[in-house]
Amino acid sequence: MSTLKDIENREDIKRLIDTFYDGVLNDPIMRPVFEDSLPHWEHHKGRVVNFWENWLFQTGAYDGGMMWKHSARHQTQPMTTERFERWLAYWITTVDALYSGEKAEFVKNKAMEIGQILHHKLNN
Ligand code: HEM
Repeated sequence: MSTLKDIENREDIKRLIDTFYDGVLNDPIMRPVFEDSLPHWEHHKGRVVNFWENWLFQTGAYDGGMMWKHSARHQTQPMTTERFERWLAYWITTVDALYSGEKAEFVKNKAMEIGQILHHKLNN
């Protein structure tokens, strides 16, 4: 049986996002996409935490605009199928390394769902 706990609060989401980006930013295929975000990195991470906090706990913390942000960056750093696959692989691996339970399953499934929509909008 798993000894990992589930995602319970904002602190847990922060730990998930930090660990996820440790992997992503060390990946030479992924890092260039985030290069222009590094000057406002803490701000970016805060928005991503808000996004997931809103999905998990309905806090109303996220004010939207994610489709637009991705399509803007896609103009200079194409979000290819390969990048989507890697993004999702880091996400699932990180969630599974840290958490287990209903919320952990939810964030994996939701990322796959949104990832498919984003990929379709950007690459079709
Ligand atoms: C190839 C896959 C992906 C790449 C390379 C990518 C990259 C990025 C980049 C460059 C930004 C903008 C950062 C900034 O504001 O400076 C961003 C924002 C964001 N991404 Fe992604 N992303 C990917 C997939 C996803 C997926 C599947 C989700 C959600 C399930 C997601 C959630 C977000 C959120 C919530 C933001 C913040 C948007 C805002 O500020 O309102 N991303 N992403």
